[in-house]
Amino acid sequence: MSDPREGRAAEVEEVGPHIAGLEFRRRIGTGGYADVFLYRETSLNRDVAVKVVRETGLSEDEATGFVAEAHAMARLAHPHIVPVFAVGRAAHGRPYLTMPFYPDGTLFDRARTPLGVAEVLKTGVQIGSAVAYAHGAGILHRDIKPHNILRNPFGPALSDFGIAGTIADVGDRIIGMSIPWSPPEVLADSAAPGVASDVYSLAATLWHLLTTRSPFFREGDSEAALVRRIRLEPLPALGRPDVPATLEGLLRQSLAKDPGDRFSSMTSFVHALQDVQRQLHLEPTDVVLVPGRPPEPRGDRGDRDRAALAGVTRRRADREPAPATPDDTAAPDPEPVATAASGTAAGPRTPAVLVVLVLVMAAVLLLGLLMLYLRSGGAG
Ligand SMILES: Nc1ncnc2c1ncn2[C@@H]1O[C@H](COP(=O)(O)OP(=O)(O)OP(=O)(O)O)[C@@H](O)[C@H]1O
Repeated sequence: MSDPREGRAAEVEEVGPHIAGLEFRRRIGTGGYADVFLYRETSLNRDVAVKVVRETGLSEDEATGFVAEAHAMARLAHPHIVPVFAVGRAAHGRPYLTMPFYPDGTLFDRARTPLGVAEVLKTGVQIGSAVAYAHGAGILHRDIKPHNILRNPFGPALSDFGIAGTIADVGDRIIGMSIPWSPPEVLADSAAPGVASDVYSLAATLWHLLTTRSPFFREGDSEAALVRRIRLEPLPALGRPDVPATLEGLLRQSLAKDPGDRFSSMTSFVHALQDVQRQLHLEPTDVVLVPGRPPEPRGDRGDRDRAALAGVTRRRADREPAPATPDDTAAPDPEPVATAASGTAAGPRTPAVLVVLVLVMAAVLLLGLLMLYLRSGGAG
């Protein structure tokens, strides 16, 4: 099995649907339930990539989840997360989202030959910091893999944020989950996906970049055999003598079968990668600090987003008991987005604080005026 998407060619759509304001150019790629097309955005005269769910791709509930999660993803502003420009529905209610077009392709394309240790460490810190930031916002990725990391001159950018998390099994096809980089607990459905599942998938991705294949890949394997090995067999040797033992060791720890044996947060995984950089006398890659927090959605639309996201969370609650909570703060923890569990509402306190502030200032001003008046009265 060289690529999990083999055999889906028959489903692929070659021509994108009509979307107002966009001119179809060509198909760029294909995923489990959607195709990605290049369009020209006529008003701004720029290329955009548009991911369109296939007509047979998702149920109406899942399509609503796709849109809700795209709204959540649009609130994540990070230099290593692909931004969302717009989300909408094409003909027949097919959801789509538009994003920047990355002409250099993905890290899956890049990893046809092994990447150097320094580049892998840098990529790990950059993508890890993006995931840590999202964890702080209460969003798990759930589908980190080389195909979902797009390349641009400013560094790698992670796409499909959270969208995979809304998508459950469709009939007997498992979608929104990419077996070669998926953790054993998710494949066995024995534990809810959590922070440790994202740690596993990022480690499997870095392993892939070092070796050109996912950790348990074997040529000609069936999906079932691959799943069995990921779940039950010990990790093979990395087989790269130039990779320091510390790096192989921390990848092995992150690829532990038991989620409890992995790094407990994405931030601690990122710090461990930086330690290897220091050990190799490489400049540690900055953990990107994002000032502020993802903006809360406003008005009716925001309420609908929150409700939809809460619905999605509820739907998956049996598999996802705890929201993501990194245990330290190299990437700042933005205000969590509202979920069924948290029901976060940051806004209502702000006006009350303002009123108190204004009242205190007015009282101080009045007191000052009174003292001036009394003083001038005494002098006179
Ligand atoms: N913004 C983009 N710019 C350029 N190419 C892209 C962009 N987004 C996706 N692609 C290409 O389209 C392919 C399919 O992307 P898509 O997100 O649909 O699938 P996937 O992530 O591989 O699978 P799945 O979404 O089912 O997990 C990617 O592998 C990539 O080659």
